[in-house]
Amino acid sequence: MSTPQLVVHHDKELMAQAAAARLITKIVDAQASRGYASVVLTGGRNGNGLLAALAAAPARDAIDWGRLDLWWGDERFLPEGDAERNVTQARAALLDSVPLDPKRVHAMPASDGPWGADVDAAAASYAEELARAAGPENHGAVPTFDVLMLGVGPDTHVASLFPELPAVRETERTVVGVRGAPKPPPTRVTLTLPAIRAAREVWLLAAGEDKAGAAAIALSGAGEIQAPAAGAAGRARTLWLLDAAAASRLPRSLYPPASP
Ligand SMILES: O=C1O[C@H](COP(=O)(O)O)[C@@H](O)[C@H](O)[C@H]1O
Repeated sequence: MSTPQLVVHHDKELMAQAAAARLITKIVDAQASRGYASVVLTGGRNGNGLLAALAAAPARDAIDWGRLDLWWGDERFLPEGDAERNVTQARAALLDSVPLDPKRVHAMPASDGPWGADVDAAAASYAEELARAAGPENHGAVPTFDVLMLGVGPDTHVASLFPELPAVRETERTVVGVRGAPKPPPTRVTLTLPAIRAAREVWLLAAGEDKAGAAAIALSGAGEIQAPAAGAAGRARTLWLLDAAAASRLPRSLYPPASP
């Protein structure tokens, strides 16, 4: 796993704009070198802030939207179109205003979909969808995501991996159902840590004073069962994108970086 790198921006608006610019460059570069790009979206305030900033960025037109695969790190297990679903919020923030190929938009299942209220069956079907998209070099589990984004919750949760719940202990499956999440709604679908760690780059987004404790804990050597954000890492790069408020409780050894 790669060692976390930190980038701290002045405020959450600047963080969202800078992260959006960074994402545009990543997507354009991947499309130039491989023909397509693969990105995993996150829900939550910071994830939606980034998508809104991307929607407002003139450089968004540099992306070939028809050659972009979108996946989700987690979903609130609610009916299709529910305002609390991460995909509904992502559509409102960005997806409805760009020419994506619908076949490449891989939303997680809804609670009124083919599996009804069976969240485990819904999770298994998403795992199969990921496996179908994986190439031989991916060992049949998940495709290689260029960038996987995760909003960090105030309790250090990422995706729907909450401290101490069974999902964060999963070592085999790539997608699991979650029951009893401390943040509503209690039933969710989530990528597991092994799936997250298959990504080339993992970006953790944390803006606001309420994220300061979580960032400090996760970056200070906490265990991933107690602090799931501590276990999120990319194969090539792990990037924490913070604003000054979220960085305000980091140990001085981490931020600001020591000068030579
Ligand atoms: O419920 C969720 O929360 C986290 C973090 O959200 P935030 O609003 O505190 O930034 C998010 O990453 C996750 O995708 C979402 O389902």
